[in-house]
Amino acid sequence: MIIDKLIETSVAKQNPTVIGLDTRIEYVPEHIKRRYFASGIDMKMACEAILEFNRSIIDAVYDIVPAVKIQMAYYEMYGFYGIKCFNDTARYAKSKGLIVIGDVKRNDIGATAQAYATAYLGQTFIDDGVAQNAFDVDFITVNPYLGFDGIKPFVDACKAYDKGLFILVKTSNPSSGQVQDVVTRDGKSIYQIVGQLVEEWGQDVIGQFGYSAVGAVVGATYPEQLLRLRQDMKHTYFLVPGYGAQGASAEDIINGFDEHGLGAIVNASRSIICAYKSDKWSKAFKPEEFYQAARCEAIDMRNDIATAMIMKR
Ligand SMILES: O=C(O)c1cc(=O)[nH]c(=O)n1[C@@H]1O[C@H](COP(=O)(O)O)[C@@H](O)[C@H]1O
Repeated sequence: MIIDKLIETSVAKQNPTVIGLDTRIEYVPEHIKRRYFASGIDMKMACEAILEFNRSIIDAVYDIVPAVKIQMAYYEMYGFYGIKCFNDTARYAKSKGLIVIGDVKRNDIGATAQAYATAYLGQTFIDDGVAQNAFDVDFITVNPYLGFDGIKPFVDACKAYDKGLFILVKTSNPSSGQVQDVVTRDGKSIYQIVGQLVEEWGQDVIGQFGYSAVGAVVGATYPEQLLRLRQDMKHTYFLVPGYGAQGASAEDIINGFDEHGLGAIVNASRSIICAYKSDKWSKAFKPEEFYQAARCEAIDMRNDIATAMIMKR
């Protein structure tokens, strides 16, 4: 099951992190842009430059991290070429043995959710007996706000095609409490209720480590809620964004892990892919060495989390 593969890969690499390829053309160093833009500055060339940047980051980290998360919004900005770049990035990451999370945050009424599930997790029917994958990802992110009929097609696709989900439960953004922390009449917050539902929705796809292929997104920026959800959601793996650029520390995310050091995979995007521009690394690495800075920052992140885990014991 894909959740077992994610757990096994992060245990083998001793690294419960995922690198986010939220690549903007502004992050691509001049020496790459110059080469692609020599023959014309347009979306196609921008996407080719972004793909080269992504491949270099993947080459630099695939031996130390278990997964990458590719955020679709940064590719949709480039229309047709962006979608191709998303797909080419996903396929390249998979060819390097990485697990790929497509951060697409989809959902709709049941019938439309079914089409999204087909697009990202299943196979698109083309003609008699002919069906093909539109995208090549292992997990996607999903929004739960429409309730179970909007989620069921995704869960069914997980069962049929051995894929996984991370469903938004408590998001990392500053105003997430406006909706998610609202306390209902029975004294529970919306995020706790959604957490309970996610735990139920995933009960038919539990793998050998006791965790479901239906996971949850819980932001690192809310350590108290992370702890409460870890206690309430015994079978749900967490994707934890917010480390690095959004200000959360290793101490903040530690609440997402269980007593065996499993249960969570921590995402960082900008702090890794833009590491070469940071005060921390810009003196050590030239822009041409952006991928080495990314590797160093990925190693620091892994070590930072490992140290926080040891301190917690
Ligand atoms: O689903 C997500 O991945 C997600 C959920 C959430 O609550 N907060 C959050 O930041 N994310 C994503 O995680 C990434 C965070 O990026 P950085 O802040 O650059 O590390 C972005 O791709 C966000 O879209």
